[in-house]
Amino acid sequence: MTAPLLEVTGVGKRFGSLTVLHDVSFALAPGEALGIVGPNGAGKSTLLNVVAGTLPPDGGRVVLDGQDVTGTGAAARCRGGIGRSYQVPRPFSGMTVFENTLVAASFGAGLRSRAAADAAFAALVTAGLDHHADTPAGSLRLLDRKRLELARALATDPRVVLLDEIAGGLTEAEVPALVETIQQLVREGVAVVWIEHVVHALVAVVTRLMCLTYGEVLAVGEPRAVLADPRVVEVYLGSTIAGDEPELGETA
Ligand SMILES: Nc1ncnc2c1ncn2[C@@H]1O[C@H](COP(=O)(O)OP(=O)(O)OP(=O)(O)O)[C@@H](O)[C@H]1O
Repeated sequence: MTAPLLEVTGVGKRFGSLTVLHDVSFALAPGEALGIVGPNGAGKSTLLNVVAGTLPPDGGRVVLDGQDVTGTGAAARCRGGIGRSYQVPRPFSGMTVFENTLVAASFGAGLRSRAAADAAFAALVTAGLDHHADTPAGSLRLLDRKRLELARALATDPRVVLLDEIAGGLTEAEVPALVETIQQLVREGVAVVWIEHVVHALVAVVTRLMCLTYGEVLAVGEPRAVLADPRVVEVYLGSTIAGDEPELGETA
């Protein structure tokens, strides 16, 4: 078995008296993809924040390529190879798509001049956004803003990519192209952790699925087995929270 690239062990997180994560563990090898589902407020984004280093955990460890990075911040983790996209894209809207990606390559990956420009353009090509390189980011439609989120994560030359609802809000017709891009990353050996309510997109990519509820791992394993688990059906797939219910349609 390939040695894990990312190991998250026994992570806990509280906000005041609210326990948001309790003893969450998983490990990922290069080229593995883990999907995370769960109801609103289950702690999914908080888990990504702990892995990315934007939030310190109250317990547990995050180990990247054998190095304990639990005590390091987001900038160090980014340079160490953890890239992420955010649930709500917030590009620098007055800058072009290329300039936004260049900022990620320069300040995220610490690259300079020509190397930063090359990394930024390569990320745009991978994300399928190079034809919009000179477009102001503020004028992009949602699919392209999502692609820019992905490109900004890729410009940091990550070995692990954390995706937070990158397919959220897209039309059914727009999802397959994004799925194909993420499948390509996985084929290239990038490890992916992907939170998503568009469940059919997740299932097309991930080899393992974890369902979180109230900050605890309710089920983890082969995606279709997890989705068929009666406890997952009860707490997640049966959920009817307006605007954020899981989407189970088919991805070609
Ligand atoms: N900075 C914070 N301070 C206090 N409470 C927070 C903070 N961030 C998140 N929470 C709370 O932690 C819980 C988990 O939030 P989180 O965003 O991780 O859930 P989620 O599973 O990602 O939900 P969603 O699917 O709606 O994005 C929620 O109750 C949320 O209100």
